[in-house]
Amino acid sequence: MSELLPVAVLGARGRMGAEAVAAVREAPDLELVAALGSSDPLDSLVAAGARVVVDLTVPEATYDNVVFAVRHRMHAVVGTTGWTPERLGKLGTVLAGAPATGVLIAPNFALGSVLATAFAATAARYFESVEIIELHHPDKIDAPSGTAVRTAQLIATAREAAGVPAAPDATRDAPDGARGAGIDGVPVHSVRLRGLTAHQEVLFGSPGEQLSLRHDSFDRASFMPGVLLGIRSVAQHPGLTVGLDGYLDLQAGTSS
Ligand SMILES: NC(=O)C1=CN([C@@H]2O[C@H](COP(=O)(O)OP(=O)(O)OC[C@H]3O[C@@H](n4cnc5c(N)ncnc54)[C@H](O)[C@@H]3O)[C@@H](O)[C@H]2O)C=CC1
Ligand SMILES: O=C(O)C1=N[C@H](C(=O)O)C[C@H](O)C1
Repeated sequence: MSELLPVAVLGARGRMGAEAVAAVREAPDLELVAALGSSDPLDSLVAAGARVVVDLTVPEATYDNVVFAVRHRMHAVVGTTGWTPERLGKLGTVLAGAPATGVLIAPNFALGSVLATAFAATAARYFESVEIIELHHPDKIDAPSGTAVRTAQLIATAREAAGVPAAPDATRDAPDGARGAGIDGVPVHSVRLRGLTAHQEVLFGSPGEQLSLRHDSFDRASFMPGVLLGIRSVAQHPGLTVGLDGYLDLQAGTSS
């Protein structure tokens, strides 16, 4: 029988962390060796012999957690939001000193969401207008969601590469926030509503037609296959990967 892969979960008592702890415990090929909360020292990851660290904490903590993991040659699977281009750049420098170590930063682990974002990037060049509405539970501390930021960035990149002009918007007079947050030029509107989990709709418009790409996570169970895929695959992907799509062959629909 092959050895179990030793896994640690950071943020283990949070909404996502608790779900991830249960998923790792249930996986026959994984062993949960540490489940850390905000007051637990990171040194215990070393003592526990973790090979993969799953970070589901808060934007203020995630960078230091991942740098600690990389410096100790542990792979990291990260669902936490707050990864700015500056932080990603700094992490890249740290990773250059540990070339065999892999870090996956996944704004969304739900396969349907990953596909919806990829479809949005494909559609982006063909429509005159685009806006994103993301809808989440009201206990979420960040806005816009990491998924919406990533989707907006990919849409903006695709439109720029195709030479699509900025979407027309004749608004002259509006209170702050009325047109959402402009992420790389894409308006993103954030809804926080009790009863919701995690939802996103990308609206594309051209004269006489609209395309809506909507994804709904009704339960955090939707994220667990992606978390497990990340844990099992991260060692085969040294360096930094942003987006679970980096581990999927979306053309053929298989994992790599
Ligand atoms: N990538 C994805 O598919 C998903 C990502 N998320 C993201 O994951 C993060 C966590 O979300 P939730 O579980 O809903 O939040 P939460 O607030 O329920 O859990 C966060 C937990 O992290 C703990 N924590 C804070 N600092 C820590 C530290 N230094 N070390 C260890 N634990 C620490 C907190 O005490 C709390 O228990 C957020 O950034 C959220 O946006 C959430 C759902 C899916
Ligand atoms: O906080 C959440 O709940 C979620 N956070 C991630 C994000 O900000 O995109 C992923 C998902 O939307 C759920």
